[in-house]
Amino acid sequence: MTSSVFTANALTKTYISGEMQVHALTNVDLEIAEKEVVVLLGPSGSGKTTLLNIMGGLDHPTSGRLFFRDLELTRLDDRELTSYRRQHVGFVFQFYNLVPSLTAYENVALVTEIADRPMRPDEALSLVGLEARMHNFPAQLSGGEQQRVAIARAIAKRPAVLLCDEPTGALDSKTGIRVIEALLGVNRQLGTTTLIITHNASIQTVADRVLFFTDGRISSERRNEKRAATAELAW
Ligand SMILES: Nc1ncnc2c1ncn2[C@@H]1O[C@H](COP(=O)(O)OP(=O)(O)OP(=O)(O)O)[C@@H](O)[C@H]1O
Repeated sequence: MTSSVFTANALTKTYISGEMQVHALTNVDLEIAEKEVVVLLGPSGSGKTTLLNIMGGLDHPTSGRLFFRDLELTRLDDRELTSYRRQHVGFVFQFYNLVPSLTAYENVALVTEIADRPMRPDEALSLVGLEARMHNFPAQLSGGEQQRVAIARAIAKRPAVLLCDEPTGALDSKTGIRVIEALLGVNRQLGTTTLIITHNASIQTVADRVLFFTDGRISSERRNEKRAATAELAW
């Protein structure tokens, strides 16, 4: 048994569009430990989303190998990848994609109805500090609160990993910090391994590790001795 959640060896993704080849990822080697919080930083087009999508079973690499614990994702067909994703992966995106005609509670319940051993929607919502607003509709919630509903929806099925692509991208600093707090709270309480893509360099201080991307490669990484408290965050 390995204690890594993900192990990537020489992951490469090349897109062909017409005559052009785009090297989105080139020979990425990576280990992510159980319960780790990892921030992915790098310029636009450096390959962060491509890597997250492959880890989440949304896309296939062109070559290389990727393991989720002992399961080799790069050997799975689309049906098996869908089952991996349903069971183990929660996604949080920049835009919350909540159903406007359903309350916060009902938005989370949509997922708990199809999961194996989900938490109750009110439990998931209280983990992100929204128990008092659970009967509100998305339009009655701030952007940050809607993002916290999206986080509750993503974690209600108790996924092993939470993959977040620019979760604070659409938020001002105060609500963005509250969203980061919610992600870290889930990590502390459920042990969910959490990867966060961001363009906001301030967020790197709350991670265990920061990966810097350049031109489809991890050009450097840094381990934080200690995660900064979210109270120290500002941008
Ligand atoms: N479906 C696709 N077809 C062709 N090229 C693509 C496709 N998806 C991504 N790319 C290209 O692959 C490269 C890496 O893109 P990716 O979205 O992974 O970067 P990123 O670091 O997440 O960027 P951003 O911070 O802007 O989201 C870019 O050059 C992008 O244009």
